[in-house]
Amino acid sequence: MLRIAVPNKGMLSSTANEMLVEAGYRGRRNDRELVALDPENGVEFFYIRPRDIATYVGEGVLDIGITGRDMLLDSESKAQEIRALEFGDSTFRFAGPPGDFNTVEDLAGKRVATSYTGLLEQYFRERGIDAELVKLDGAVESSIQLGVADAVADVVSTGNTLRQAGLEIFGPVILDSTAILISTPEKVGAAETLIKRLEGVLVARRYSIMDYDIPSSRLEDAMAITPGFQSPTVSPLHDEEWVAVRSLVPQSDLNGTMDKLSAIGARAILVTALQAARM
Ligand SMILES: Nc1ncnc2c1ncn2[C@@H]1O[C@H](COP(=O)(O)OP(=O)(O)OP(=O)(O)O)[C@@H](O)[C@H]1O
Ligand SMILES: O=P(O)(O)OC[C@H]1O[C@H](OP(=O)(O)OP(=O)(O)O)[C@H](O)[C@@H]1O
Ligand SMILES: [Mg+2]
Repeated sequence: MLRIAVPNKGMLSSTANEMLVEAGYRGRRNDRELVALDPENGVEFFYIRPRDIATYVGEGVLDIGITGRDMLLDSESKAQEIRALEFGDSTFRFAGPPGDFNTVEDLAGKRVATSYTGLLEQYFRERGIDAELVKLDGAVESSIQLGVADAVADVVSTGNTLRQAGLEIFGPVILDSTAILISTPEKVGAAETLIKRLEGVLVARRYSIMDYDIPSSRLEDAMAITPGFQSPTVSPLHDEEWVAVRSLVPQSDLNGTMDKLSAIGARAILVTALQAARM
């Protein structure tokens, strides 16, 4: 039985659960549920705090988990990133009162509040900066106003929380974070089906199927516009001067792709949503 760790609350929990449901697993039935058996799929889900997931997976008690890259790096876990899951994007940044800091070196001798002391200790150690870390559980943006810190290091998405606290970002991006699958080399093999299913969900979310007819003489140009994943399907048509093409295309620029195909003579361009995929 594969044991999977899923965030029980916070920014990643609902999307992580939705992805698992799309991948054919039993979802979490209510937000108090801590363990759920999915015997049809041979898996058991453990709903735990996102911050603790790297610990359980790193110890080998749970086989695979979904957490944030920042949380994995903040932990001392042996777990490794298997792949990004294309949600929960954020950056990890320094911020302070406007004008107080320009560079990270300005933090020497200052107090920096964060929930990610593991990550920050390593960051300062690597750069030889001697700053004092103030460990807080959350809402670190208030720490400066409350007088316990001079600067903060925290997760930034829209930047609204920092703006509301009257703080300004400074220094380079500490980390680009996103939701990831984590596991250990000993356990990752057993999770192959789960990984493949989740990759299928990502493909279905990212791609659509595009069908079109094109004069055979323009086929090579069309292949350059819609190269597909491996190689598009090309079928003969009754009119031998034309062929039909079916290819996977990124959803991000469907209309741009259709414009380009149309400009080289493609006709009857049809786009169909992908419901599921296994690559
Ligand atoms: N506003 C956000 N946008 C995108 N990702 C975010 C945001 N806030 C947090 N995250 C990411 O979500 C993951 C879990 O953080 P989250 O804030 O949900 O957990 P937490 O701080 O332990 O829980 P809580 O905030 O409920 O106490 C982290 O990897 C973090 O980078
Ligand atoms: O840039 P924004 O879009 O405003 O998002 C960033 C905020 O989101 C998270 O807070 P969360 O709600 O998880 O609270 P927490 O600080 O208590 O973890 C994070 O800690 C930031 O405070
Ligand atoms: Mg949080």
